[in-house]
Amino acid sequence: MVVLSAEQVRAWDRFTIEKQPIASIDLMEKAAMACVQWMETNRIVNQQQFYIFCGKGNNGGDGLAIARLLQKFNRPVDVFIFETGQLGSPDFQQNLHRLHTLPVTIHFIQENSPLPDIPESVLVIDALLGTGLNRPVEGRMAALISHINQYPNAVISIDLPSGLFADQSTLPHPCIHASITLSFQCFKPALLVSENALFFGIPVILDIGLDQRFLNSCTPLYEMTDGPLAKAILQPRLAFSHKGKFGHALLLAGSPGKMGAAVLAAKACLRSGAGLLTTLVPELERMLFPTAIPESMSILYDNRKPEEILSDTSIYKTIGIGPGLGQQPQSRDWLHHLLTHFRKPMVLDADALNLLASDVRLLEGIPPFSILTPHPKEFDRLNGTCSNDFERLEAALRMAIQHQVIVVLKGHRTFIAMPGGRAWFNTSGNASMAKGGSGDVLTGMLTGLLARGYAPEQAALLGVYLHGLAGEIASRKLGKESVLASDIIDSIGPAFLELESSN
Ligand SMILES: NC(=O)C1=CN([C@@H]2O[C@H](COP(=O)(O)OP(=O)(O)OC[C@H]3O[C@@H](n4cnc5c(N)ncnc54)[C@H](O)[C@@H]3O)[C@@H](O)[C@H]2O)[C@@H](O)CC1
Ligand SMILES: [K+]
Repeated sequence: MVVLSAEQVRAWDRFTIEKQPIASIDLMEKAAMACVQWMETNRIVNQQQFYIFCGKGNNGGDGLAIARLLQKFNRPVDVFIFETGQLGSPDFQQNLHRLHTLPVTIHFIQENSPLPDIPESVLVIDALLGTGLNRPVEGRMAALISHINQYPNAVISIDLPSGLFADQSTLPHPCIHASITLSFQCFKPALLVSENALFFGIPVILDIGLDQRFLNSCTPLYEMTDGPLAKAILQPRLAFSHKGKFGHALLLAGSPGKMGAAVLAAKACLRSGAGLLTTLVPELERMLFPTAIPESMSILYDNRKPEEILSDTSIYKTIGIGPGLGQQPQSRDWLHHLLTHFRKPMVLDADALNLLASDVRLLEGIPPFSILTPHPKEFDRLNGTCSNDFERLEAALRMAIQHQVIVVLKGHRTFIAMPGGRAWFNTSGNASMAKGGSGDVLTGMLTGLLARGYAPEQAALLGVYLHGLAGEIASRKLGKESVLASDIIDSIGPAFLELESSN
């Protein structure tokens, strides 16, 4: 699925109107019908009384058409039109005209009229502003939005919560707090970033039949991963293969007191298909590590220089570096050693990124097509502080292009920025994964997929998707509160199976 800017969505509307062709009022009708159908399917239409707040643009036009369709369910519908003193858009006017003969109460919110009380039984539909927002909300409109927000009533926003910029930061300006946002045809970036979570609530994308041919000539702002994309990347594990065929991974992770991170990453690496794994283990931990994961070989390291311990890295297909590593000088020496001797794509996470942040010249030395997996704070340390989520997405993409690396910016919708300038939001996963250790699992999985022979961009897309799917599978069994990182690892196999057998 594509993620488009407000401008691109408007162009898609125009393309559909011209090329299908369809009258714009009929397209509005389709949009309104899609909303009401969704409300019917989700049993919202039968239970409520409706207050529909409308602006005078086409978003308000949608609201008026929805009012007309909802009154057929014999529920009280009140429409509140935010009066600007200007004529509404032509489709707004036509829908207002269509509404006049029907049993819908129409109120006009004038400059000085009091704002309406919202009784408990009311479901609010917000059709004040959509993709036509061209400046931050202020004045009377801001007062109305704050007024609606102060009530506990459920709010369904049409297309976008009013006040939300589709493709730039809205903070600190006012915006409706929707419970559900019914948005048309595709995601807009604003519905994917965590700083807006309070505004959009649960986002639902409704197909309103915009003409698919538009996408042949449009370069989407971003894209979204999904099952079919991940499945298309999957490679069968061929019969007559042996362990050497699936790549030997090296892992530099863990430090005294933090060996759990190394164990999680190592297990996830092997569960993701690597043929062999060697882990660099601090001498002090020589007893614990092999017991925790006998499938991994170990190289013990002490205070000697890294080159005295591991001079030849050529047998390894890839290296995963960072989880639980710590930032002591010894870790820095190892990171430096591996970055200067190993030139194939590797995976860098956690303390590897923190060490890079303290010496950004090291960034230049990262092998092309390596995968960096920062969470937002790690990213900001590396890049410089970003003041909002949109700035961070753009900075991640710039970093990917400038350093020819893949940046996996972790979050509820993990963002995967590619060296060629394309970027994806991931769709799998849930809140059960917001726990210590799940990042270590991701590092292990990506390392495993690289070792297994996946090209780096494919490893990133597949790995991030599978990691989320494994979290979903674990939470189906255990509930979102109780999933541990080890449960995600146990679900990597089932995630592969679920993906293989999906349509
Ligand atoms: N034919 C089409 O183009 C379709 C449009 N659709 C709907 O139309 C919407 C876009 O409609 P419009 O382009 O008319 O735009 P909107 O209805 O989102 O808003 C337009 C009006 O709001 C004003 N405005 C902008 N920022 C403001 C602010 N901060 N405070 C107060 N007023 C502000 C503008 O000056 C303009 O008059 C979509 O979000 C969607 O809901 C759907 O009906 C699908 C089809
Ligand atoms: K809206």
